[in-house]
Amino acid sequence: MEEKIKELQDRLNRYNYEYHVLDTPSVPDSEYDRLLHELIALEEQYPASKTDTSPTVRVGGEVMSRFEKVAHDTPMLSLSNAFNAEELRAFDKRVRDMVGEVDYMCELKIDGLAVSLKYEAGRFVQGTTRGDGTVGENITSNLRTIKAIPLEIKNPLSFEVRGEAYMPKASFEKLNAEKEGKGEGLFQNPRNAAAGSLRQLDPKLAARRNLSVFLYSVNDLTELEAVSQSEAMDRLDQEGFKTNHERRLADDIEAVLEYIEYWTNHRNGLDYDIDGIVVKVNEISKQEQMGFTAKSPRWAIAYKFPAEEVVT
Ligand SMILES: NC(=O)c1cc2c(N)ncc(C(N)=O)c2s1
Repeated sequence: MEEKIKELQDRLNRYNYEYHVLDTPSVPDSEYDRLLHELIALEEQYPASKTDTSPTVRVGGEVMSRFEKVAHDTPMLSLSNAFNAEELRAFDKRVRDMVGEVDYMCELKIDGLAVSLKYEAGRFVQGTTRGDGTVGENITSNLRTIKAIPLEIKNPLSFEVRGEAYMPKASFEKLNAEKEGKGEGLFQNPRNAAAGSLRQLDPKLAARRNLSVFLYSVNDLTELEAVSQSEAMDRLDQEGFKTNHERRLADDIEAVLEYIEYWTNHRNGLDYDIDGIVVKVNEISKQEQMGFTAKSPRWAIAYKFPAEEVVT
């Protein structure tokens, strides 16, 4: 019977991956729910088979009194900002003066909550907030409820992967409508709603908030055998992580400016909020040559969209 349970666990984890990472479900929700309830019943009969990578244990039991503090293995730094083309060109000149010609990786800057996910031998073991960049909060039980976060990845890799947890715009509108119906205070924007949801001490509440995640960096690229940001992202895809596929390689700063122009005009069509574009030197060896200031990487910059004037 253990075989049957393992097969069901793997099958439901795959359905989660198809639905929440690929956005291409292969079975209707009704089939997923039917199989999940069958698995819950079987695991109750055979509790030993209820491992912590089973899809039934995404929503943990205990309500916490507070989040424990966790020191990051490597600090979660912030990005320096650019607000116009001139500042981006100045960044490009600094880069080329230091490391010569480069390719740039352009990525959407997700307006959510930065999180760090630790995997050991391919299993999700700990998730934390950015906190002050050096020490974050352990919100593992809340992050486990995000179905886009794999509880187990394809290969038994051990590394830390970082990204942004976010609430899709549609979920934000729905949550605020529910709160309004109950006369509760509303969230100002999806970012605050995501942060508020991950600060819930009861994982059952976080589980209902339909959060998602985009992962965008890895602390130890040797495990992934990636020599560029572009390759690292493709390897994260292969391992079963959710990354943002609007990313583009640009062979010079003019192509970066075109990418920024495009998303300045099209970001309202996305089903999640972005507040800018992150531009990174693509080759890892050149990132390492450039290193970091006390606060930020020298090899990356965040172009920030002009604050949208609020139509009152
Ligand atoms: N503070 C940071 O280092 C970053 C913050 C973000 C963000 N909010 N969204 C996307 C990326 C990315 N694609 O690299 C980064 S990097």
